[in-house]
Amino acid sequence: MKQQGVFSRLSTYMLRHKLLYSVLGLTTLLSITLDLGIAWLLSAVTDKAVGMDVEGLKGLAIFGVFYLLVVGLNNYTDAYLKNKVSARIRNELRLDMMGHTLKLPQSYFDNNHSGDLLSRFTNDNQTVGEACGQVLIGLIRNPLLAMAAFVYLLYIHWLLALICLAMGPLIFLTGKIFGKAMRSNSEQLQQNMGRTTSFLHDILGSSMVFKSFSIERRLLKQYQGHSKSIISGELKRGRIEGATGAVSSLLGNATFLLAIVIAGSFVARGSLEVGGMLAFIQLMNYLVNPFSSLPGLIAAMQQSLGAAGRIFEVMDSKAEVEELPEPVTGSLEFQSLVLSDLSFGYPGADKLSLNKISLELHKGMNMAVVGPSGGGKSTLFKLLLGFYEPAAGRLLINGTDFQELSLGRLRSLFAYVPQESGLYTGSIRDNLSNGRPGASEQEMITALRQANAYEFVMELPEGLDTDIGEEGSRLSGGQRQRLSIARAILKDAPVLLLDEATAALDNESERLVQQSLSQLMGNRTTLVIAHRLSTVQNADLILVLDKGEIVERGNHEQLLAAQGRYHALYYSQLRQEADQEQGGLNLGKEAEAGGELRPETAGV
Ligand SMILES: Nc1ncnc2c1ncn2[C@@H]1O[C@H](COP(=O)(O)OP(=O)(O)OP(=O)(O)O)[C@@H](O)[C@H]1O
Repeated sequence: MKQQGVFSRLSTYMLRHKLLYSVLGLTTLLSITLDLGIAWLLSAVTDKAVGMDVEGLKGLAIFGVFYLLVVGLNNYTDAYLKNKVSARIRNELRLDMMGHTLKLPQSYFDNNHSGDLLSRFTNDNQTVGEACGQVLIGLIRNPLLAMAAFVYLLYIHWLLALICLAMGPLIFLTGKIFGKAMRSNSEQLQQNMGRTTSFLHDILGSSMVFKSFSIERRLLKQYQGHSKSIISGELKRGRIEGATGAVSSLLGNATFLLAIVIAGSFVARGSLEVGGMLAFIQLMNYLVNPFSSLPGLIAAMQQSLGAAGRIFEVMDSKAEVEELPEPVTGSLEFQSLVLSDLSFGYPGADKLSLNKISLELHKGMNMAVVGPSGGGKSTLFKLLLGFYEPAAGRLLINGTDFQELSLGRLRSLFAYVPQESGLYTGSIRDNLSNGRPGASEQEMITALRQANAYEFVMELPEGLDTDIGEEGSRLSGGQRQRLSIARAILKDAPVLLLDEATAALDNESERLVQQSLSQLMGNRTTLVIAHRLSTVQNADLILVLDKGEIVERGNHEQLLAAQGRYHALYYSQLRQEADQEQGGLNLGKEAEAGGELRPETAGV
């Protein structure tokens, strides 16, 4: 997005705070007047002192006290209002960005790193906020101050004023050259910081993985690489800032010396008072300083516009819905789900992940999808939940094309139990409420009982109000899953979509999870992705999905009798389980002998 476009978009946020900006306009004008006032005071005091006017000095002293009070009050108001306007705009941008992010389709989250998104919510938001306060006002104040000082200087001694002004463009030009270098350096730095945030987000969110693989040293080395790119950018910034400071202070001081010498000669010739000379020196700072600070402010504004552009880029990404969906209550009476010749390929992928899938799921049916890894099982769920749109074929709910239903209505048909439990930081109560907002305590308890989770929840120190940590990290894998099942029970949707994840659990946890799943399935319509074929033997229909195609279908007995893919998968899993059990028994014996290994940990 062009910087002009970004600025005009950002101005719509600023215009919402017209009143604040108007008051800031007044404090800015007052602060310029007060700055000029100090030059006047300096000249007046000097002239009174030279004229030995003690009474006049007393009057000026009283005026000085009043002046200081006004300066203090104005500085406070000015700083407070700049912070206030910047905090408000940051808050509005944050909320608008979050509002839009929640409407983004799954493909956005699949294709963009959450760490990068996080950095737009935090770093970029901070930078834009500063631009709307401090930087913007600086950009207005500095030229105004320079102009006002110049007019005053003209009044004191026009020739001297013009000599000083001649130095201004030179200082400005130097600052602009360095500003350009500064800008490209901060863009680079911003990119490196974004990459580092993504890296940190990945590793800090999976501490168990780096510990179990003992890759701490490798990660530290990778982090050193990221950190090096940041520090070298920061050091470069230091060098640019140092050079900018040195050159602009050199030019500023040269102007200053030149002006003093010339002003001195005018005083010697009697064309300037001593007081006028002191006022002149003070005013000259107000004329020269804006020229040296403007390039830095312009660079900061451009950097902020870059950050605002990154924020608007998220807000401009195509959303899947226009409005955030209301939780849909009173779900459709479910009769059937029919897929006919449904095909789908991920954006940019050269092969289809689902190829001409046809199936019929009727009310009360219990259907299982099995097959090798990468066969397309999860993709099928993603299409049912409306995360992606099919490339070809039809998806009918109760005989109606799914696109005629709103996404909210479509998703209200399904209670989804993902493989990863997908719990959020917060209490058990908060997580259960996500299943049904406003659920009563009694409803939560009933759901927990059905999910075999009631006992462990009651044993936790604060029961339902126990904080379960990041993504439920303070619970065991089985406890997390049972909680996720309880959340699905609370949703009480007509079709249960279950991505079975029992493989990661020990025998006891698996038994408990299986029990709670049976409760959940009851006589509900169920579509389950089963990784363990032993759990699907009672399914009405089993689909074997391989390389995106349904290669076999039938019930357990029919598929075994067909002696095809299912048969091969089933017996290979049985063998694996028998081997593992054998391994478990052997380990059990070792444990008995050595007293260290526990047989149950060697389960499935
Ligand atoms: N976001 C994505 N972008 C591109 N390709 C993807 C994406 N997600 C999955 N795929 C590809 O789609 C195919 C089907 O993947 P899918 O996750 O549906 O398999 P699965 O049967 O659920 O596997 P598993 O049993 O291992 O979970 C695979 O080839 C996979 O690489």
